[in-house]
Amino acid sequence: MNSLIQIRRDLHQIPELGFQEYKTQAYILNYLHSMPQDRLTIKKWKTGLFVKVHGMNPKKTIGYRTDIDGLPITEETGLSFSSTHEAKMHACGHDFHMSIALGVLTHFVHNPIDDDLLFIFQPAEEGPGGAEPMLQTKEMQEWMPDMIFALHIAPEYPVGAVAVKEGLFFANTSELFIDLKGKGGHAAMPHQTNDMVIAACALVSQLQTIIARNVNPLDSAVITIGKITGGTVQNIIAETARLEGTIRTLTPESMAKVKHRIEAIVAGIETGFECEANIDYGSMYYQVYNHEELTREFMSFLKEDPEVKLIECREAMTGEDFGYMLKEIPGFMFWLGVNTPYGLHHAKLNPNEDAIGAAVRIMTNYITFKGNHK
Ligand SMILES: CC(=O)N[C@@H](CCC[C@H](N)C(=O)O)C(=O)O
Repeated sequence: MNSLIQIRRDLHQIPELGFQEYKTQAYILNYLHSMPQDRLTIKKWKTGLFVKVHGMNPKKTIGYRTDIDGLPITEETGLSFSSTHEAKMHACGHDFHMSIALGVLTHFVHNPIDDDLLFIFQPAEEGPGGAEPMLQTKEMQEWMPDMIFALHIAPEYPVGAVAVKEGLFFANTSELFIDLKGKGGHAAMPHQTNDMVIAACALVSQLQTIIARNVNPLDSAVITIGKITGGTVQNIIAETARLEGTIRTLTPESMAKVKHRIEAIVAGIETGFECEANIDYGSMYYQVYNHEELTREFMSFLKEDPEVKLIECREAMTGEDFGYMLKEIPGFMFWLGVNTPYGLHHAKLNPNEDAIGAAVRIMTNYITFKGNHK
């Protein structure tokens, strides 16, 4: 079996949540230490890594970033190399992202180019976010790339296809946690209580009116409540309830407006249901905005490659803290087709592994083109 596919399968078996990626970091380090070391400088940062591949005559540094964390999902693929970590899964393709990054890195260890390369193995993309704190590190300040690239697997596109656009690519995100506290009591005596299950249901419905009635229909936003908890048992009226969700918008201004409306609606729930509410916005990610000139150049480069299917796609409401890196450093992110019926964050996600080799070829060719001086 191709060694990158073996790496992907090994990593697939050990998914770890944000800032707990100890085994993942150790696995990557072990792999890096198995290579010739003369061109490598490796620095650990929390559970992540910075890896510099020194060029032969460097005038600039080209960055390549992969995320490394998994999700709190119980895998249902039935694969022989399924997750061995209970209730954790690489269901967003970060196992693919890592093996592709290692494939590209390995190529340049053996086939150095003029410029330096900085590979960033970033923890906690799914939350609470590793990109922003990594940008603040002294390693990053010292090795700041002149340009930076990343990819994300896309189940809906053909294997190895590249889907991309210049400008806005992924949304602004904010997590959303709302705690409600009322008065519990006997299930048969609702008049003596303030039922937080009823309040939570009303709140979920009212939150959707923000999308329907406060956001310009020609703009876009999403509020998803992914989890509701509340109450204790079937015949006790719930004293507390908690909603957990996420907000997506196409501009930071729209995010501020949506939050303002959430706060107004939650205040209304407090009054209407005579309860107390607390809102916590958790972690927030800045939009992914692809550098126009570099993205156009990348697309022109791919158009010359008969093996690549290039798709000019629309922006998506997904979020990515790589957006913080693109705010500081010119570069882009693109979708890599992995043609599989189940979507991202699904327990049955099973991307086609042929995409790994295709992506390594695309990125080594492009980085060679960018990093060799004419
Ligand atoms: C590509 C992808 O799926 N990214 C995640 C990022 C999550 C950010 C944060 N935890 C949130 O939920 O707002 C996504 O869900 O889009």
